[in-house]
Amino acid sequence: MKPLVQVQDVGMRFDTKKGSFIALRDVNLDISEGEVITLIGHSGCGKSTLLNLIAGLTLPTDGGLICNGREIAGPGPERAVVFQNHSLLPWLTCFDNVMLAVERVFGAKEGKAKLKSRTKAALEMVHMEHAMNKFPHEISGGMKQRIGIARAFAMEPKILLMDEPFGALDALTRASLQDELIGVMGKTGATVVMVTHDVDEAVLLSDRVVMMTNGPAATIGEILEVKLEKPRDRLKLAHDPQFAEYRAAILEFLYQKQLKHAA
Ligand SMILES: Nc1ncnc2c1ncn2[C@@H]1O[C@H](COP(=O)(O)OP(=O)(O)OP(=O)(O)O)[C@@H](O)[C@H]1O
Repeated sequence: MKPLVQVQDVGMRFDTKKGSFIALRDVNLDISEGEVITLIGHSGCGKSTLLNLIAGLTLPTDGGLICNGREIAGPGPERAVVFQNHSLLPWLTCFDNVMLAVERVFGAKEGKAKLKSRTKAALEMVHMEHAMNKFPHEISGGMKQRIGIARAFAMEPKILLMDEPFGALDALTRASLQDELIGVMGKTGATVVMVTHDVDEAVLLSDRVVMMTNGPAATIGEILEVKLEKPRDRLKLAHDPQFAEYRAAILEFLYQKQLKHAA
């Protein structure tokens, strides 16, 4: 089967005041339908740059990217993005924030009732139906991220792109959102690419962990295949020797092979 996303010999060069800066070079990655991939690497190595390229928010200066057989030439509804800071519109209720995205994707061919029921279903999936009439400033950071995830899933994208979606949350909220995401991914069979700094999160959620070398001119250093059974249970995995091995492999890559000296 053809991969859903193909990243082919991708390089990214930024023109800055100090001249040209090569952020990425020779990045090659195939992502299959239903696969969950995390991108991990030291700060500034180019994880967000790679995610933005898949999102079509920026275009590569070398190579090309393909999604569903077509070249990625800009953003599209088949690639939904969840950012670290939720990016909800403050003047709309939670329901209307999700509804807006649903209308944009399905509004041309579906009636209001169907659009509303899609919106409600997405909010129910992340257990947020109780807050649907609240405004973003009336709910917690974790709840805002849940709404952001609901909005992305409601668009029924081919692929969900997440840039450190839980990065701004405390450890307990983060764990509960990871569990929520495991549940939603299990139900929908979603294809996900997620940037993270958290080694445990990478092992817990991924089919493959893509480990990036340090920049400038960063590339993929190693790819770790995580063969733990799904759905995964964080409590059981806390005592699983295989989990510990995967974790150690990532730590070794980050802190031995790609040791970053403090500036
Ligand atoms: N628009 C831009 N113009 C110039 N340089 C950029 C631009 N965007 C990113 N860079 C540089 O490219 C490199 C990679 O940045 P990127 O944000 O992708 O890293 P990252 O791995 O996501 O970092 P972090 O983990 O800290 O979020 C960095 O050195 C950054 O300064």
